[in-house]
Amino acid sequence: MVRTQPLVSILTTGGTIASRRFADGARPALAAEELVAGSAEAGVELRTREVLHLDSSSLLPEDLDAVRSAVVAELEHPSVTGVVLTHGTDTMEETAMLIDLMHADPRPVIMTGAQRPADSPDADGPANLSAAIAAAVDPLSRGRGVLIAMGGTLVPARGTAKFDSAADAPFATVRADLPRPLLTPTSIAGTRVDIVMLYPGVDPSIIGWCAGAGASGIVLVATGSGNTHPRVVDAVADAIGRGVVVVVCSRVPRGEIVATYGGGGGAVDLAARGAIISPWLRGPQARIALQALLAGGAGHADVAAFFAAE
Ligand SMILES: NC(=O)C[C@H](N)C(=O)O
Repeated sequence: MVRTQPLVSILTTGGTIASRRFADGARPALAAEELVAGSAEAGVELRTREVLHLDSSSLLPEDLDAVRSAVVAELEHPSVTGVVLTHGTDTMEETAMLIDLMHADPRPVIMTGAQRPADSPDADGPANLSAAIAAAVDPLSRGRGVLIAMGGTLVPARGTAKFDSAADAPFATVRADLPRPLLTPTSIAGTRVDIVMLYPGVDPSIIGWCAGAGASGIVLVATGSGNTHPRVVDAVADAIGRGVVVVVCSRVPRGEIVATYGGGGGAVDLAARGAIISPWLRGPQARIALQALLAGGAGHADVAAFFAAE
């Protein structure tokens, strides 16, 4: 049979878009069919599958692998025009990054969610889902990797973070035209990468503790343009000496990170000890990239080349 309508696969994972409010708090409660009911776009055929039924703040690395595998499985069908992935917004930037890192197919993957539960009088999920379906069949979405459709905006996955805890359009991108270096598909579960936030008075032994607990990578969320206290630099040098790959990004939400400061605790000092500067990606997405790189067998030079290309 010759297909005349575009076909969109909708994969659901939970999140607020699938949630109802209960006396003990909101939680995912809508079955995939209920979530999608009423969102049928004229002239678009939909097929729906529930992958997970979780708040995105409770996802584990194996869940992210499962979601990415489900997207890959849908795209194995040549008749699929694009994939829509409904997901909680809390960690959407991480799942979006993981899929985008390994998504060489030109067909779009559009992620969407909601800020208000499905039983709210002003639920935003249905409009977001409709926008995501429309984006999935739009030829202009092709070749752009993973996109996030929320509150009337459509932003690329790479470089994006949840910038607003309440706005209808919570996601913003640190730089809209970031390049998309791709990685060989791999699972990330089993590869530990920690994030350490740096602040005045931070105990440098946290770095050694992460290494001792089995981290093969650490992402430092440093102050300003990648700076910290000289004692933290010493602890980072120790961890690098133990084979840990360390990436430095910034607590500041916007702007390029360029190693500028020395004095023992600056990004110049961190880089001199072997830490890798992430010029654009912030903590959560830099962490996913490092986890995927290390899980795929990358060494220090590969990680440095990846972040230099971002
Ligand atoms: N707006 C949301 O979806 C938040 C929810 N806690 C989640 O990430 O699953």
